[in-house]
This record gives sequence, structure tokens and C-alpha cells, in this order.
Amino acid sequence: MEFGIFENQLSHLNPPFTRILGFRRSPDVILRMEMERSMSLFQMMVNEGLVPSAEEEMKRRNAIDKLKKIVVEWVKTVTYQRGLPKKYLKFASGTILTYGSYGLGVYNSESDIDALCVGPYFATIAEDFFIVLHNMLASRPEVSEIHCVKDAKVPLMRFKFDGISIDLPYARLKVISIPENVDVFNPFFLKNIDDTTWKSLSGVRANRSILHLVPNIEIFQAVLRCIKFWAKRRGVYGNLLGFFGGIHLAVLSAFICQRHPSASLSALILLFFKTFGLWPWPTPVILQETIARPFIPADKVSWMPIQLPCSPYEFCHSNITRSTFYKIRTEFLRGHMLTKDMLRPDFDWNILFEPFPYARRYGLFVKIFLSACDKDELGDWVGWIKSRFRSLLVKLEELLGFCDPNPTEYVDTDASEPNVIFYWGLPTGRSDLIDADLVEEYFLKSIDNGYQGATGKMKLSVVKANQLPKKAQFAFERKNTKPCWRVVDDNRKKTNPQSKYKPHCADKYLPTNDSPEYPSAGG
Ligand SMILES: Nc1ncnc2c1ncn2[C@@H]1O[C@H](COP(=O)(O)OP(=O)(O)OP(=O)(O)O)[C@@H](O)[C@H]1O
Ligand SMILES: [Mg+2]
Ligand SMILES: [Mg+2]
Repeated sequence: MEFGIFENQLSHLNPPFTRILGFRRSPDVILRMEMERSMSLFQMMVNEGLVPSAEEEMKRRNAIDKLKKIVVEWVKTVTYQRGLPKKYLKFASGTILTYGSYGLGVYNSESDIDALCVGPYFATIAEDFFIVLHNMLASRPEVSEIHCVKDAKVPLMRFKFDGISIDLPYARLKVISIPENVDVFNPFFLKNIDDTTWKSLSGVRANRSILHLVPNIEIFQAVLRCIKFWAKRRGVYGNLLGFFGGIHLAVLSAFICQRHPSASLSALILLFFKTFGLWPWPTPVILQETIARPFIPADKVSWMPIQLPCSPYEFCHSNITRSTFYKIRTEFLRGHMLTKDMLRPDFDWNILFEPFPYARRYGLFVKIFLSACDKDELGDWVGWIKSRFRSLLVKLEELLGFCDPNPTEYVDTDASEPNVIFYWGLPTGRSDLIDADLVEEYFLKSIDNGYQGATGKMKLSVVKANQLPKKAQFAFERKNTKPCWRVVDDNRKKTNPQSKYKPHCADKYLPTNDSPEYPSAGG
């Protein structure tokens, strides 16, 4: 008999959770309702396409296998081009290590694959990676939109492989042959590596540490999927826009899972919002206690410090500003208010995940219109501007006291050139405090160094809520207000959990057929 993630709770209810809920009903009733909440949440994840299909998984695995082969071939080519001894040709090799949302097993169809290319000591980043490997990739029919991002903290190549976005940084180890699943914690491989390699490896090391530290990987993945979905819907996802990136949410979710090893999915979501809604920021969130804490000068302390769980235990890079801190905290508290009475009969997950109602919340918006001659140029131009967005955000904060940078990218299909538009919420009635032309001039000056691509256009203006595209104005109106999995009242007929919508993988979240279906009401 197998109970999956509920095993502990079936034998004895998790006492802290009963206390948190403050329910005086029989633990069995609570348990059953809690399971139903978890199940309905999982159902919603499936309905929203957050759980990839088998074909999607296969497509990504194939892409990674092909990339691995290309990397091995590349290493052989470099060995030959460098005139190294013939025996090297046999042994020299490289590999691909996946990390990010793919490595954590929480990707969906929109996610990129973060793939670290690991090569031997003689394959340099400047020539062999950014030129030789670049050309090999560019000549492949599967590859499109390839460009090099050399000036980033972690330099990388970005391209599409069979339509899947790939981020490919490079790590160079002081060996000739790289094992396919090279151990990135093994000191042997970490000896004398350069700074870029160390930074590139840290992504893989951080991800593997997270998976190592959580008590149950499957439930951690489910929590993180839900939290990422929530963050995207509520407009608090996007590191460049001053919000969370995937790594921040991964550490926060792992923190909750680690502290509540036997809690169910729904309980963990409740605990997530309770914990971080009431968290005494800027106290750092630390997944793994270490003897020595990294020293951070006072002016560099982030609004929401989140530590990476691997040496040298640095804090995740963050662009959070005063405004975005305020927005994130408000959203955490909203999540807490909405989930704290999760067992009440009219509870509905859809409300938690409602899109943030920008048009209803703000009267004014700063419109940032970016365009370029073709799609490739636009991609580079938008990427560059986004990497400088923080300075625009801080300027708007200075002028108006608050700005909410909606991360959603809109497109004006009537415009003559390919374009991307952002609408950032501003406090209503403060239009007299902002001169869009002056702000545009300031921002253009602040980004005018280092960009090597063809400069596109940028136009800043202030617009009213009713000038937003319809899609943005009504995004918050729910089409389907019914919960996707009805909550069962103790005395009413139960909804059949073997609904035709139930995904196969949902079985992990429910007792199996040969287990007691649900403990009966009142024990
Ligand atoms: N701000 C950061 N600080 C530290 N490490 C980071 C940061 N941003 C990214 N990384 C590293 O790069 C990896 C991939 O980042 P990415 O932005 O693609 O996030 P992700 O978790 O893959 O989410 P998504 O599904 O949106 O791609 C992270 O898992 C992390 O290891
Ligand atoms: Mg990613
Ligand atoms: Mg990425």
C-alpha cells in the first residue's frame, strides 16, 4: 500500500499544520479536505499547462542529447585545430549539464533550457567557444536566433534549438576529458579554474544543492511550479524588472519544504505565504547554515536577501527596489490572507492566481515602446534595454515615489516595425511630476555605453489606463470563475477523484486504490 506524499499525514496528522489552521474539527476531516485542496491545485496546474506533456519532455531530452553530441564533436575539432597529440583525439571530450528550471524539473513549454557547456582546459571561451562552437551551432538546421552575450556576469550564447530557447554558458575545467555527468562538487575538477568558469558552475552547483536539501523532490517541484505560476500571474516574476527570478523562488520554496517535511502541497502553499508575508526583511533567507557568512557592505544589502545554498554562499543577485519590494510584500500578504482559511467551503484557488489588475489598480502608466528593423535586431535591442531597466525604475521612483514595472511584453500589431511595449503602473494623479521626454533623455544617456548591436528605437510616453491595449485592460477578468475541482462538503456526495481530467502523474498526490479512499468523516 502506498500513500505517496500523504503517507505521514495519513498515519498521524502533521500537528503544526492543525495548529496553523486553528480548526477544531476532527483531524480526519481536515486531512480529507486538505487532500482535496492539494488535488484541486494539482488539477489546476495541469489545466494551465504547467506540467509538461510526455512529447514536450521528449523534445527537450532530444535537444539536450543532440547538443551533447555537438559539444563532443566541437572538443574533437578544437583538439585537432590546436595540433594536440593524436592520443588526445581519443580522450578529449566535453559535456552539457542542465540546471535552472529544467534542471530542477519545473519547466513548462515557455521555459528556456539552461545548459552549461563544460569543456577541457585547451578550449578557450573567446575563440573556441564564442567563434568555433558558435559557427558549428549556427550552421545546424535546428538552430536559429543565435547570439553571443559576452558582457553578462555569466557570458553565454543564447539561441533556439528545435524552437526551444537555450542559454549556454561555458565552464573550462583543467582536464582533457570531461565525464558526461561530471561532479561539480569534486575538488579535483574545481582546481585552478578561472573566474568565469566558477560563476558558470555556480548555477549548476546551486541547483544540485537545492535538490539535495529538500526532503521530497516531487513535492518541492509541485510547490515551485505553483509559486512561479502565482508570481507570473501577479506580476512579481522577472529579475530584470526588479522582481524574483527562478532561483529566488526556488530557494524560498525549498526553505518551506525543508522546514515542513511532511506537509502536503496545499499546506506548503499556505505556509509559503504565511512565512514570507510575515518575514522580517531584510533578514536573509538561508537554506543551509554556514559558519562564515559572506560580508556584504551596508549599501549593497538587498531588500530581500536570499542566499545561494552552495559555497561561497553568496546572495542571489537581485534588482529589487523600494517599489518592487513593496509590491512583492503586498502580494505575499494577499496570498497569506487568501490561503490562511484554506479549508473553508468556498475556498477557490483561482482567486489566488488571478492576473494582477493593472488597469483597475493604476490610473497612469509609463509606456515604453521599443522597435527595430527586424526581429533579430529587436531581440538584441530589447534584451539590452531590459538589462538596464533598473535605472529607469529607480528614476521613476525618485520622481513619483512609486512605480510598478509590469513585466508583460505587449506588441502593437498595427505598427510598421517589429516592436515590444511595456506599460508600468504609476500612482494616479501624479502626471504633473513627470516629463516623459526628460525621463527618456535621461534613460537613453544612462544606457549609451557598451551596446554593440544595431541601435533600435525607444519612445517613452505617459498614458491613461483606458489607453492600454484591451488585452492589458481586461486581463484580470476571470473567464472561468468556477474552481476546477469542486470542494466536497462532508455531507454531500463526493466528486469522483478519478475524473477524466485527472493526470496520470496526479496519482502521486493521492492515496492509491488499495488504500482507504479517504479517511471517513469524524474518523
Ligand atoms: N540573480 C541570480 N543570482 C544567482 N544565480 C542566478 C541568478 N539568475 C539566474 N541564476 C542562475 O541561473 C539559473 C537559470 O536562471 P533562469 O533565469 O533561467 O531561471 P530559471 O529558474 O531557469 O527560470 P525560468 O523558467 O524563468 O527560465 C538559475 O537556476 C541560477 O542557478
Ligand atoms: Mg531558465
Ligand atoms: Mg536562463
